[in-house]
Amino acid sequence: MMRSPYAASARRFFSDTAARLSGPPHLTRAAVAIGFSLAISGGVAVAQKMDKGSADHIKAATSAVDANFVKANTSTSKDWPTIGLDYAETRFSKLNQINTGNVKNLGLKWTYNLESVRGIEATPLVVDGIMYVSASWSVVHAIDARTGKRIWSYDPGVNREIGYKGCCDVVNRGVALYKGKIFVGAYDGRLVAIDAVTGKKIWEKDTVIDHSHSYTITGAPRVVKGKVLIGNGGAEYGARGYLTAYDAETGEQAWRWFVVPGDPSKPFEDESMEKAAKTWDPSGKWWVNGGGGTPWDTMTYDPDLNLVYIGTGNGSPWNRNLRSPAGGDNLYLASLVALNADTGKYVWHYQETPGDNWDYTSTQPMILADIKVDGRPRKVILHAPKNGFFFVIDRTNGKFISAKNFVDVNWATGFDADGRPMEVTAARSPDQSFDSIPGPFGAHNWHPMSYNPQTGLVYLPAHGVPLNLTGEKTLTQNAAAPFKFGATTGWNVGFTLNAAPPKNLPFGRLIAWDPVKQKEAWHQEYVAPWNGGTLTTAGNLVFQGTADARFIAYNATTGEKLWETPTGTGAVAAASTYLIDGVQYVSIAVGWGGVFGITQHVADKEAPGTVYTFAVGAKAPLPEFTKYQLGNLLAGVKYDPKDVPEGTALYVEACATCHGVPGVDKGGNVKNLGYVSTETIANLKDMVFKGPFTDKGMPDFTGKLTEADVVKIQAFIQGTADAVRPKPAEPDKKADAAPQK
Ligand SMILES: O=C(O)c1cc(C(=O)O)c2c(n1)C(=O)C(=O)c1cc(C(=O)O)[nH]c1-2
Ligand SMILES: [Ca+2]
Repeated sequence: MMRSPYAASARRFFSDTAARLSGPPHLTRAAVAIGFSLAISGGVAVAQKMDKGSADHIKAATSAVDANFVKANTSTSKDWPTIGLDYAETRFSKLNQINTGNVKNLGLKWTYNLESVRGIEATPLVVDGIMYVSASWSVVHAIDARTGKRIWSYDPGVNREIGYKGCCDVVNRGVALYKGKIFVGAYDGRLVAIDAVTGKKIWEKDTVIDHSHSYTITGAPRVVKGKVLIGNGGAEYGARGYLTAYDAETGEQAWRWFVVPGDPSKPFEDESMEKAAKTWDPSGKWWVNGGGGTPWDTMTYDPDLNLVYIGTGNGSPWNRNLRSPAGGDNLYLASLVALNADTGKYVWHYQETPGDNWDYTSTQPMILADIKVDGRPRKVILHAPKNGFFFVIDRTNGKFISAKNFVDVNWATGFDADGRPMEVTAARSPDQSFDSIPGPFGAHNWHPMSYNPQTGLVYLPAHGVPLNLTGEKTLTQNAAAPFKFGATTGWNVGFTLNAAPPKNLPFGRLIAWDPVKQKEAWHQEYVAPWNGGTLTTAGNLVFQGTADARFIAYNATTGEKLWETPTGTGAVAAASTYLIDGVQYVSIAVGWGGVFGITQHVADKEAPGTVYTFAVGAKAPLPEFTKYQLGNLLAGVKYDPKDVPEGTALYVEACATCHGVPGVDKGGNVKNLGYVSTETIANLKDMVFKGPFTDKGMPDFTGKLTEADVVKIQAFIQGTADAVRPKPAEPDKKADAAPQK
């Protein structure tokens, strides 16, 4: 069975009441993405009327964007032409008009409604006052950054019923701009080239090699030497990771590099696969599940070394013993890999988590920097993957320089001089459960960090979301169970959720990290995990959005908070900054979501995904926000308690990933079914079979569930709500009762 543990691990954040439930004995795949994002017409561009003058302006501005443009912009930071600002993805802007002295006067210039209620993860690109940003369901918006008015929007028309194919919300981390074209990876695996002026599709390519596996795209493409690079996601559901380069002009495939070896009965694609295969089980067991390694986010490029660097994903399934019982490092999972930018040929790798066992992806955004290590200038990669260690790696040859944990970790005590982790035995116990720290949400996820060469600090959005993993004996039994909704390969992530809540606590923290000293300089603590990516500037500032719906500026040296504004919905993406007519602006696209945000709510407000743009002295009023209303705990749905156990298994498999645990989770950007109306649950089949929300992310379960199944699911939902309902207090006894333990 497939199991996505994310929903249930997230729920540990607010409550450990789950422990009181007889609830899910294990977590199953249930990535059915119900959603309420506004219906935007499929596959079409919606453009405002444009006069010839502005069309000519957009054409001139966007067709100028090529490698020379990006390099020239790196010395001025006038525009924000690529997702991480420059090829090195520093997210350090040289602009200093907005600085520690005047940031307190920052005010709202305009807002733009992204018409989305799912996660917004993209950093806005801006060139000469024209902004491009993507929203949920891979919808792209072109905005006039002078006014905040729409130029066009383009919806690639992803079938809203396939939300379940990804683990972690129907998000998109941004677009690439190159020579007049905008490139977006659609959630269903297509790479689409769009005319930057008109918003019309120019070409599209299906990047998916095998639709029987659960491939998705959530990451931003990068353009390197006229080629558009894109990877994929899916390692929670059985996928083989790879990265493909397409000609930006024609869409023709230029090269492809696989992350892990494929079908052992077929020849290796290249020497790197032959080398990698020696680190996997000789029986070829991994192949059934794809092996994983999906490079679903980070890519950088060093033009001087002609290398493209990618971060690779976790093993599929998670537990190494299920994919490679003989052990082994399982290359190139959880690694930084350097590829030749022209050919895509493997050059070197450094594996941050050998034999990954915990969903410790290395896909977290990396930064290329030139720093002095032991007094010697070094060209390095700065990287903080999920596994909780901050790595400094020589990017000329992949040699390990240092690694230091930036949060508490318990899977390894450190890294030795050769760059191997010193693992804790319990972390791979076959029969004991393990509170893995970090948990599968990582100590750092996709939220981009930034590096300020003036302070020498990296601004790193760190967090902890506890999850208890059971031993694999239970797991092996579960793995043999039939998979009911086998849209894909029917394989699990390889762990089960233990009924015992983890003992460690959740947190969210902005860490200013000194990569030379491998030491924290300062930190800010937040109320919850899952805060935004960061931007840092020559104005000695750090900007970050938060899970509780604020956008904050800090002094980059000291961490002192200098300014903040409410944003209406939790901010997970990173901001960008740029000049228009010589004036500095800061923009951030907010919209609560991503894997933690599907089932968890932190802010007390609610608002659609929105781009906010700020400038010193601007005075536009903030939009109105809705108070987040949870609704009453579900009551009154008739059910037979005998149906609860079977209903539990069905619910966990079909509903839990998006809807969380009824009455325990409080609902994120998808509704929690413990807080909807009695009628909704009493008439659940009307939602489940050809329901009204299929165009918003709710799959049609016709043929997958029966009406009898739905009755059992109703029993689980109402039964769980009843189980968590506070018992009425007994006022008489309470006053002098002995303290409860
Ligand atoms: O293994 C994968 O293929 C894969 C893909 C993705 C994705 O594409 O969003 C995420 C993850 N894993 C993952 O482990 C994870 O924590 C995660 C968080 C998010 C998000 O957008 O919030 N995506 C993903
Ligand atoms: Ca993953």
